[in-house]
Amino acid sequence: MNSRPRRPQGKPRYRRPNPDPVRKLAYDALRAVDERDAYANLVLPALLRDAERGGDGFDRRDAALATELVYGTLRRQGTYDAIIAACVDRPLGEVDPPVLDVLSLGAHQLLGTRIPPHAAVSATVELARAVVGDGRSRFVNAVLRKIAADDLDGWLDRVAPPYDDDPEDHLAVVHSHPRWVVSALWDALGGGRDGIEELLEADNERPEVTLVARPGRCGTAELAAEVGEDGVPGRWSPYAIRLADGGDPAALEAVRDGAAGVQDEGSQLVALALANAPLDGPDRRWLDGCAGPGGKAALLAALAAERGAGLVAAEKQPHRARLVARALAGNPGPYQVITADGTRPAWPEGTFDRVLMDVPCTGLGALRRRPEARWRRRPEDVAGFGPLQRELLRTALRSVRVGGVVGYATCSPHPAETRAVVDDVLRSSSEAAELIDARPLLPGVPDLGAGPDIQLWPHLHGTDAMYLALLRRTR
Ligand SMILES: C[S@@+](CC[C@H](N)C(=O)[O-])C[C@H]1O[C@@H](n2cnc3c(N)ncnc32)[C@H](O)[C@@H]1O
Repeated sequence: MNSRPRRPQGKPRYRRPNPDPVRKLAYDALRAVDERDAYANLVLPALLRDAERGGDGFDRRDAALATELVYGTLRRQGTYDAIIAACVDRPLGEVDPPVLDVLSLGAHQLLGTRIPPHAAVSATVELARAVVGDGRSRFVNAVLRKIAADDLDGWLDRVAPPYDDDPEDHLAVVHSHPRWVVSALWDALGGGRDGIEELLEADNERPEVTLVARPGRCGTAELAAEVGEDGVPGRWSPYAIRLADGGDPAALEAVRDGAAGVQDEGSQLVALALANAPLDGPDRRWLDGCAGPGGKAALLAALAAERGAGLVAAEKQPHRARLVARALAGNPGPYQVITADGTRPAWPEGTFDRVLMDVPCTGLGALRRRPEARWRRRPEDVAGFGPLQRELLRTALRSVRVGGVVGYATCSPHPAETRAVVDDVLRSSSEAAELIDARPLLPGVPDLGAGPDIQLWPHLHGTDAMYLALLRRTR
């Protein structure tokens, strides 16, 4: 006779949760970003490496899906928060952060991917059982079923205020940016409806991986040949090769040995414009005053070497100065990397012929790369960077010789970090300077603005929104 105890009728047997490893990894990355202020672009590769080494069959397709889930969820968080808020009966601030992360991950699968709704809901509820418990997984299930009842456009019609009632709030919800960032980018574009929606949407796209073939070390054609059929020539920089299908730059020998690097075309153009600025007299000593991690320094040093000039690359943070040294290793011409505070120059006044000051900034022009950055930045950060940006530009003017050229660059288009800084310094610096028209120095690049400074844009140029003003010291 079978003496095994029988389960009471009607009570389902407890089943241990068995979350899918891709969702679990994506959730772990989101928690790290939320809880420890981790950067997704640092935490995710580490988690992916561990998963791929783990021997559970986690493959490249799993890694691609996990990456899409993490980046997509973070980028679209503003939109998903508005939708989730419409589906729960308490303020979002009262929902436990881990539960909110699970809900956002589910919302992204339902509204931002082609994953079939039933699979999105069941995989996310299974994840919820594992990470927040059975009780709260029922809440997750109920909310996700409400979200699944409509598509993204339907939800946006319901949760975003009409454009005509409140344009900034409308754009903030529809394109998932904080309202103050919408407002700042709009000002930077010059107002009007033109371009703002394209720009906000471009911030939500995955940026292409672009390589730079450092002149004198690697020819662009040579780099293209090594990349193979995935390589597409750059749009603007003669040294750029774009990796159409993403690809793994670290697998390329030219990248491993430093002859090429990963660098957005906007950054390449900034270095090129400074190097192309006309100069009377000697052109031997170049300075990059804010060099870490060294992308622009490596291109500048290679361009300098072609002309028999040398580069000093200064960086305040020792660990970033080490990255600069790594980026410059193997440069064919003379260079020096120093750990130094650019506001207290370790060199005599008027030492350099060309100076780049690529100053610390809010990074509002590189939101495509740092999906969480838009939610971390605060309006007061803009003013916070102002004094250092002005001081570094003043130091740059002091460091360049009379007749020499300074490039003031930011990866933010915010007017308070760009023109306002340049105008203030031009008015108040004891070294006199004049602006040079930077636009003709980048022949063939359209839509650079009204000059004399230039502003690149993700939606117009496919680059980060880099800003560059070129100033010639006149006295
Ligand atoms: C926008 S990043 C420069 C990016 C770099 N040009 C590149 O292309 O790789 C600004 C750098 O300035 C450094 N920095 C901040 N304050 C500085 C100072 N007072 N003097 C020198 N460098 C400073 C930061 O540590 C950071 O590495």
